[in-house]
Amino acid sequence: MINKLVANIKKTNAPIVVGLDPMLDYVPDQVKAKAFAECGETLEGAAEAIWQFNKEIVDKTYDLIPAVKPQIAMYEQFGIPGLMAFKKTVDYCKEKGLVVIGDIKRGDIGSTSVAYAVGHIGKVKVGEKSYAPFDEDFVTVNPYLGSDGINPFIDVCKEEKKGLFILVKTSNPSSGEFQDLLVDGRPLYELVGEKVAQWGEDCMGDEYSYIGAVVGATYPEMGKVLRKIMPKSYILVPAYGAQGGRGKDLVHFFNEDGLGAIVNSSRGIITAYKQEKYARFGAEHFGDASRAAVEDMIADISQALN
Ligand SMILES: O=c1ccn([C@@H]2O[C@H](COP(=O)(O)O)[C@@H](O)[C@H]2O)c(=O)[nH]1
Repeated sequence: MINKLVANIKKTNAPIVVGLDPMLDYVPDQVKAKAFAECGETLEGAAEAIWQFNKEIVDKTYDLIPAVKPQIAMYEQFGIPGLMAFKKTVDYCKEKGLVVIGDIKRGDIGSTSVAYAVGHIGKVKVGEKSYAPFDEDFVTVNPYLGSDGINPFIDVCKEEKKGLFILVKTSNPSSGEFQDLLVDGRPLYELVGEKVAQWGEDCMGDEYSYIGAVVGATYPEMGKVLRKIMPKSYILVPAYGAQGGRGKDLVHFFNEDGLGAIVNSSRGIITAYKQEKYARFGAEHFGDASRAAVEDMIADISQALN
């Protein structure tokens, strides 16, 4: 799957990910009204509304982008109907040729990680048959439990040709509370980065490893160091846009070949129609507003890289 991600990035010339993180408040009234009329003002109605919202954004942007990143929390808040909307979103994006990164941030003791890995990127056996329950292409994983929490995900990746993005330095303000602590004089995130590089060594695609890392756009200096520590790992860079990341902060997350990083924006794209800059589109044309925001993001990053 890393080869498909790299191929999609080269084809679109856009190292970006659209984050499909639908809160109900982001969904325009006309979409909600239709969904509630069909399914009731219920969890089912909310799930239908977020699915229709996602579909319009995907329809309006899929030709410009290589990948999407649905954040599972936004779907889980609507219970089982929400998870069904998550699955529909994953399947639809794959039909459109997009690589799907499930932002699930899982990781547990080994036996439990096996179940997470099988459920999200692998296959589960039921009687004589095997099923791929969620079937994302990549998932995000939390390394706090160490190798035995990560190895089951790596094993499934090897079998299924899928991939991981392991949290190394997260974008949030308090990420340093633990991640920056010095261990033998070195920040913990660097040691985790070294481990990601090591895990990735025998998981190579054609050019890059399918074991990647998450490093927030809000920490460009750390991104620069981590880029060197993990030369063959793709870096998923969240926090562009709504959290303050800009193209000019991102240059050092990339390798000399212009590859190696993929930048996510969620609210910046999916709520574009609410932003002054794109207000001309109005709520009726929210998909077109998202498309304009994607075009601007691509231009901003290209300008910074060239
Ligand atoms: O360090 C991290 C890891 C993950 N995220 C996730 O990315 C998106 C960011 O959303 P925006 O609306 O573009 O701020 C969201 O799903 C987070 O859970 C992150 O922000 N930082």
